[in-house]
Amino acid sequence: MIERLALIGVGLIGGSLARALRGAGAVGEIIGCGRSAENLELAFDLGVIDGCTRDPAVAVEDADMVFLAVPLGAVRGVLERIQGRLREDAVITDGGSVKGSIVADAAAVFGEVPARLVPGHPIAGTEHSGVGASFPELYHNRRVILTPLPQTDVVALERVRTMWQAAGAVVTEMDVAHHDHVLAATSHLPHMLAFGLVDLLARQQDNDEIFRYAAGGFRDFTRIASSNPVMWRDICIANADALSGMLARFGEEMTDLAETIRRRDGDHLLDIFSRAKTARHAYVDGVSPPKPEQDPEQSG
Ligand SMILES: NC(=O)C1=CN([C@@H]2O[C@H](COP(=O)(O)OP(=O)(O)OC[C@H]3O[C@@H](n4cnc5c(N)ncnc54)[C@H](O)[C@@H]3O)[C@@H](O)[C@H]2O)C=CC1
Ligand SMILES: O=C(O)C(=O)Cc1ccc(O)cc1
Repeated sequence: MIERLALIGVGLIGGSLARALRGAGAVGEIIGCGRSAENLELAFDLGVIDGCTRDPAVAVEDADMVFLAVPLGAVRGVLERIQGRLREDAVITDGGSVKGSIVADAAAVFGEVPARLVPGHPIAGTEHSGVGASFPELYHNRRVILTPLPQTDVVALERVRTMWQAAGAVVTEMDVAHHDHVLAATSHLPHMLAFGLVDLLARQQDNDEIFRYAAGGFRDFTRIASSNPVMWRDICIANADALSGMLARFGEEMTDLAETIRRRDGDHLLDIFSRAKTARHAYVDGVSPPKPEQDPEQSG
């Protein structure tokens, strides 16, 4: 049971956690902190928070759990503000999409990553932002990845695990750098493709016609291009190395695909599309995709 939860950032991610914990009877009081009075008022009216402040230092007073749910670029400033203002036994955790940057921000602010800081990431969300878009079922049966460090306090880790389980999530653990590599491929890269495609088409002279005749596939593929630009700018900067590497590999894939099409190499196209279809079926069915054949150049 959390006595007092300080929610720094009362948007989709923070608001949904608050609603889920309240629904589960797993939290006493929830204090919301944000920059916009309008969003905080809405959070209060919706019953998501019990009180609010615009100052993170005030929000964390007497809180036994602090959840950071702000864009990644705002994390360091929040940590600077709450430093020295936390209850001695307070656990700090977050929902940021990149974990290396949180660890680096905490080390820069506190001198070392505090033992009671447990970095986390719910693999659940939508393209919508703000507390109005939050809902209590967001984390039901969805994965939350915690990335504890060697110095992480085991009691703090268990408290964060229990909190997410109360919200309905399935909690797993991963190493920080591994998390950022995996998420660069599965989440950050697809968002870049959607943003890049829609921007490319929007910059065409005949863009009204392009969008008018787009079919369902375009809508499915580009839903995530409606996501919050500030949040995604911050994710890109926070995971710049892993994400730029994935984008370069994807660029090579597209160059190869263009060359294959130019050659009218139908057999190679069938190979690519059949492999992709099999892998996606496996993903949708929740089983591992077939392992790729060993590349003789890489196997030496
Ligand atoms: N949107 C999504 O689908 C997912 C987002 N995340 C991560 O969760 C975090 C929050 O994202 P969302 O809830 O979607 O964003 P959001 O835009 O819905 O909410 C963020 C809230 O933080 C507030 N805020 C911004 N700067 C602040 C500051 N300096 N001090 C206090 N409050 C501040 C904003 O006013 C806003 O209310 C991000 O770090 C994001 O990477 C993680 C998983 C999924
Ligand atoms: O809207 C979607 O499908 C998403 O993929 C949402 C999302 C955005 C960022 C994350 O770190 C995790 C999930």
